[in-house]
Amino acid sequence: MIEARGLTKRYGGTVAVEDLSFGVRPGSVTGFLGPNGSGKSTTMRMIMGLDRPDAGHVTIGGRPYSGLSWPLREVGALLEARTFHPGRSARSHLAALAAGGGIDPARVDAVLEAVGLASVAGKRAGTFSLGMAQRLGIAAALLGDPPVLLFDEPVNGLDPEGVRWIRELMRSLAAEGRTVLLSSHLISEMALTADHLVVIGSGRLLADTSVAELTASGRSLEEAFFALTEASATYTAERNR
Ligand SMILES: Nc1ncnc2c1ncn2[C@@H]1O[C@H](COP(=O)(O)OP(=O)(O)OP(=O)(O)O)[C@@H](O)[C@H]1O
Repeated sequence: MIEARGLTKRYGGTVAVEDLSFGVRPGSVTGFLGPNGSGKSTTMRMIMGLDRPDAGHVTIGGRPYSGLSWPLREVGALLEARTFHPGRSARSHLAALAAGGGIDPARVDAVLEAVGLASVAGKRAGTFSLGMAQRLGIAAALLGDPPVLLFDEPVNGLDPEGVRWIRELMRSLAAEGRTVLLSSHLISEMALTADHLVVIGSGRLLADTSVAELTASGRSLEEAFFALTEASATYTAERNR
């Protein structure tokens, strides 16, 4: 469970996230949607303790990230691809993370297998394509077998087979009872993957609802998304007037 209450973050004069409250429940995939610059990455960084909120707070399983005893075993995240040393092999990158995170070294080969990188585990990660780098980032997120997982744009750079693989992975992680928060700009993909949606615009909450409810009137998720975010564009224009 992730709980955000009144989260606010400013960068100089820019309000990136404003008084944002939502919960992400276990056992389902929660999609995190919003136009470019709406504050999704900033929110994910605050969940992971990488950015400090100016107001409000966010907890994982009831505790802030800084209060987790074994963070990698409690929450895994893919926030950016290529956060590894390019000269290291995929296996040694994961082995270093496991050693630092109190994780059984046997998990390294298990996650390499799970993400389809077992055959290139000894290759320098700097030679990986974007899709392979994304898979390595996902392996790192899964390494500690955590109950809570965050993925920021995981389908970036993946081919159609990779996109389908991500969809099935997200669904299976949720079916295992994990809490899964997933951001993506591909709304059609989100419609196939997510059960629940948190939609933000200009850093503010626009909707916290199920995919089924948002599309109940027979409109597509894309139409529902545009209807919601149009209202936020009007709000931003008024705020900046
Ligand atoms: N480190 C930073 N310094 C200054 N401004 C920032 C910083 N990080 C984010 N911002 C600003 O905060 C706002 C929210 O950005 P954020 O990256 O969180 O949005 P996003 O929804 O993830 O966007 P995208 O969909 O394009 O990835 C934007 O106006 C952005 O320019």
